[in-house]
Amino acid sequence: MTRWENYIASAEKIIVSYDGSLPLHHFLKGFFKQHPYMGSRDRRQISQLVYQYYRLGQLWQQEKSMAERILLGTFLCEKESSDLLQFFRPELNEKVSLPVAEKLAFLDITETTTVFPFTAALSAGIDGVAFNQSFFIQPDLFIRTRHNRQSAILRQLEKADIPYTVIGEDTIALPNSTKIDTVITDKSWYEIQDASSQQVGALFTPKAGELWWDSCAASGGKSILLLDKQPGVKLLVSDVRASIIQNLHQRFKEAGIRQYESIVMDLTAPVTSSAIKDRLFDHIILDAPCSGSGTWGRTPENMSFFTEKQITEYQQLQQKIAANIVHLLKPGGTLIYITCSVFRQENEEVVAFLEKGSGLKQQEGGVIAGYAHRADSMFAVKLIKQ
Ligand SMILES: C[S@@+](CC[C@H](N)C(=O)[O-])C[C@H]1O[C@@H](n2cnc3c(N)ncnc32)[C@H](O)[C@@H]1O
Repeated sequence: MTRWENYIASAEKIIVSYDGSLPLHHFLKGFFKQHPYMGSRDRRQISQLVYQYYRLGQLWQQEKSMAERILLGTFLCEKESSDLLQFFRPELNEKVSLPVAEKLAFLDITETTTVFPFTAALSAGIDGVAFNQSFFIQPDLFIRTRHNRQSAILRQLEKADIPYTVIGEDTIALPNSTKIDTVITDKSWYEIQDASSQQVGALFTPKAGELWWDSCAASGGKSILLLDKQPGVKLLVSDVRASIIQNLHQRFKEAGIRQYESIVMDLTAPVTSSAIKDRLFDHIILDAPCSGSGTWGRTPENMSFFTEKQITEYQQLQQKIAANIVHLLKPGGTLIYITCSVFRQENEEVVAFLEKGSGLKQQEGGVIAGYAHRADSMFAVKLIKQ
């Protein structure tokens, strides 16, 4: 067998044995541990083939063999000529540097909404065709620069010969594989944060002394964004998982943040904690647990394993959590509802539920179409309590 035939055979072996229960990158790590004879170049190339296969989503799922789909995935996702493609399909390799739309046309694909399995369930602000095509392009890595360190960071990137694009005053796009922590060693200079996630900050207009609650804080990405805008807010963070609040403590420490309260709490149950129940908040951030479908450009395997039923389950979870927290908002205060989902049921429908049942009114916000610039897609809305 040639090296290229071996690569395809290994990719097929992985795809056949992968059942979606672990994130693909964890599964690949385990697979390569069991096959230690593969060198780092082999591992990289095989992983790439597997990812590019999953980037096809539902495209040609019924009509073509797995090996053929692996090659077509490579053709659609690669931008530069590849020895593997040249070996198997030189006629495709010749056209590999064309734009995705032209490559699809070359393959006689006119219906470009057949990659993403749930196109009919998309939020109104998502362009179905562009969103489907975005899966062939790997999203970038984004950093948010802090404390006016952008120019110093750009100098370090240039010194290390790392290509970058400046997206805004505090936002830099980098190639996905960049090991930024080896280039910028002071972690307080920047946060790794997707461009769309950074854009959510436009809905934060904090004033010193206000009481804010980041109710599903995870490791605190939104909270750090908030405090960078206004260090004088009084912040409470909570999450259902103790381990994740531990991560938050570590991340806050590295970011130089010391003044905050934290609590571990399951918000599917009514709030009974004395740290919260007798207080009223000026603003609550609900960055809700969700399908994460707006981030599947980074984890395309989800397109093969997520089921439609799960959308409804997430919607129910979001509504339950929202219903348990809105009464803790002051009249005139705001709820900032956020998901990294592209599904109407998790986005507009939850907002409609809140407007109908909780006396809230949408003020601003909506879909953040990150797929248009190699970022995640999100939904973020500010609702005011009447
Ligand atoms: C989308 S993440 C939040 C991301 C975070 N705000 C950030 O910017 O990095 C959603 C979080 O909700 C938490 N969560 C899930 N179910 C919950 C529940 N029942 N009560 C409270 N938090 C919950 C998860 O542990 C997860 O950390």
